[in-house]
This record gives sequence, C-alpha cells and structure tokens, in this order.
Amino acid sequence: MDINLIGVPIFYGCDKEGPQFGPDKLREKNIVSVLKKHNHKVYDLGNIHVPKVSVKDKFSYHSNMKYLKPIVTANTNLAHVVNMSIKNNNFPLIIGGDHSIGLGSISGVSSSYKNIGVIWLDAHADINTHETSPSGNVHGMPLGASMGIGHEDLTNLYYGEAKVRPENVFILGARDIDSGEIDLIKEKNINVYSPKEIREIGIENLVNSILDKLKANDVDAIHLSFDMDFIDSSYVPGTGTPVSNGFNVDETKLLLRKLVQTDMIKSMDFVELNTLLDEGDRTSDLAIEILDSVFECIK
Ligand SMILES: NC(=[NH2+])NCCC[C@H](N)C(=O)O
Ligand SMILES: [Mn+2]
Ligand SMILES: [Mn+2]
Repeated sequence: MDINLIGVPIFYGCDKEGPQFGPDKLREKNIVSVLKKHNHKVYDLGNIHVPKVSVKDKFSYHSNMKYLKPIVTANTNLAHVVNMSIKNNNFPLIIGGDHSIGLGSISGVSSSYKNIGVIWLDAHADINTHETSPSGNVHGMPLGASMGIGHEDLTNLYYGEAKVRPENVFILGARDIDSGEIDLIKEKNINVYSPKEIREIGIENLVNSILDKLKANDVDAIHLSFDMDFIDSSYVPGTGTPVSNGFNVDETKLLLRKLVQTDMIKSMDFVELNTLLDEGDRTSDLAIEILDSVFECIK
C-alpha cells in the first residue's frame, strides 16, 4: 500500500489547546519508519494549512459553532488533498488534530467513490448540530454534517451534497451521547454500538455483520475514523474528552485489525491526541503502538 500521511494541526473544533501538536509529535516518534516496517511506501504530504485566528474571534462566525470559519477553510483544503490522494491510488492517513477534521476527510473520500461507508470509533457520536450541541464545539458535529445534517456551512463543505448515507454509518464504542444526538439516532435509524454491546456480540461477529450490511448497500469503500477517546480513559490521559467504560488496548487493536483485514478500508483518520494533557508520552506512544498494529494488517 502507498500511504499518504496528511497532518491537520487544528484544535479549533475542541476549543482546547493540544491536538494541534499531534501530527508533529507522531513524526517525532517516527511514524513514517513505523509504517514503512510493514512494507508500505510512505509519502509524508506535510500539514494542511490552518488559518490563525484570535481567541477573541471564537464566536465571531457563529454563536454555537466556535471558530467556524477557519474550521471550514482547513477542512476544505483537507478534502481536496484527500480526494487527490485517493485518485492517485494512495491510502490517505489523516493525523489530527481534533475530530472536526473528519468532515474534511469524509468529503474528500466521498468525492473519489460512488457510495462510501463510514466506521466511526469514538466514545462520542459526533452528530450534534449547532442547534443541539451543548458545547458549541464543532468536533462534536462532523459525522452529522457528513450525513447532511446540520448547518449548511458544514453540510456544503467541498461540494453541496450529503457525503454518506445514514444507513452506511456505523458508530462503535459510543458511551457518552447527548440528548439531541439520541433523538437523531432514533430518527435516522443510525447504527450505534456501545463497548458493552460489542463485547456481547463479539468483535469478529460484529465486523462480519457490518461488512455484510455495507456490501448489501453496494458500498465501494469504507472510511475509518478513529478517535483516541474510543479507548478507555485509564489508558489515554492525552485526549481532551476521555470517557470511562471503554475498550482496553488489546480489544482496540483486535477490532481495528479485523476491520482493516476486510480490505474495504481505503482511508483513515487518527484524531484527538492532546500532547499537552499527556502523562509524559504515554498517549503518544500508545498512538504509535496502535498505528503499528493496524498497518501491519493493511495489504
Ligand atoms: N470528537 C470528540 N471528542 N467529540 C466530543 C464531543 C463531546 C460532546 N458530545 C459535544 O458535542 O460537545
Ligand atoms: Mn470524536
Ligand atoms: Mn470522542
């Protein structure tokens, strides 16, 4: 596999400094050589430009979407790089940054395929809108916006259509869901599995059933979006919104490896590493360990 490493040094979506250092931290930890170990060619495309705006302008663009304008700009740039990466037959590995960048990634991926699936590994559902969000943080909105739900500045990103059909979205590991999101999950019949439900079904059974459903829906590629807070909070001090009752490290690796072994995953986000909150380099080292394990299984 020819991998394009794409960094997105942004924290505007979570309104907490730290995630912007994620891409360079992983480079410092030799992410490129770790990926190359598994016989991939790796091209580091560098970091997407993120416009600098002052904290004073947080609410200047919208009253319940903080830093909206620079988020839209950075994500539009990201979408185009991701689209070109796939058109050139590469595998884009997008390193965050906060999870607002899922919108740019998915917009780029969806331009390259007819009908994509999205598997979102996260303690959160990230389907809030400006109307339901309790925080005004855009990193809680990208998956909803990708399905065409929310404010038009987000839903029209890169091109003016929904990027993924709700029936092709699978949220795994969710255990901290806001009330507006619960309503939306019911209304749109979105597939959500908590860690407890995944353990009951079994990791392998779940992956098989997701793949069967996506194939029945005629999906031609799957985008995998991995939020570090998917993992239980006891293992990931270096993430902005940690949640307990998550998977341990081995379960996480097993799930990710089973997912990529389907050969349907054609792009991946890795987000919400906050180096400023980390205990030493514990979470950064774990990030490397997980990516090492995942890319060992990608052909
Ligand atoms: N990508 C994340 N870590 N998202 C956390 C979202 C938290 C909360 N649901 C909100 O919308 O504010
Ligand atoms: Mn998230
Ligand atoms: Mn999350």
